[in-house]
Amino acid sequence: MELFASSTTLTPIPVADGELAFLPQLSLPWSNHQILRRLVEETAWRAETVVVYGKRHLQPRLTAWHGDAAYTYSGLRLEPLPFTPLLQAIRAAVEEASGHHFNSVLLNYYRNGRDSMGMHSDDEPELGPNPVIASVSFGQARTFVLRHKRTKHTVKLDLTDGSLLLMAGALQHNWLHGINKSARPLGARVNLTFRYIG
Ligand SMILES: O=C(O)CCC(=O)C(=O)O
Ligand SMILES: [Fe+2]
Repeated sequence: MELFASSTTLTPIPVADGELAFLPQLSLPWSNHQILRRLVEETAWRAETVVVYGKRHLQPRLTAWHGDAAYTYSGLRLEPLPFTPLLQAIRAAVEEASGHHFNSVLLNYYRNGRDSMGMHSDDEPELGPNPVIASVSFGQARTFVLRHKRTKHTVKLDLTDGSLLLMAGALQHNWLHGINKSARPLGARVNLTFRYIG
């Protein structure tokens, strides 16, 4: 019996009105550090301008969109790049761990503690009625904040290097999520959110 075998299965995190599950380390063919370095170096990162309340802003992070279909959010239309062999390998690991299929991935590069993502739900119609989103993180651990839309109840999760967070069920209807800025100096982090665009 392997008492200390590292877990390869997602553990549910009980929350009201949605489904969340976490796996501390996704099983991958390379080290987390190697993957982070390759993602930073090989991705065609873009600084996107978004329109929020009628005002143009540069997003406080870099992004890239890979997959079969264009994606529209915050008045931004992202034309997809094809899946690279590295992204295909990460997707295979995510599909194996989660039992779900994904045809697109949004990459977010948080260069330091000043990079962030505002509170939002991933509830665009093309994601289907109950979006299943698999979020994989490499590099600097950042705090993922979830806030229930009605009760304002807040849940904070540490998204550590190599981890997988699965969001499913009614989560996107009932909760917002985001990544706050940090006053402390923080290192680089790349997050990948795998999605299924119907
Ligand atoms: O960086 C993260 O952990 C969050 C990413 C996210 O919410 C998104 O890509 O929609
Ligand atoms: Fe999101």
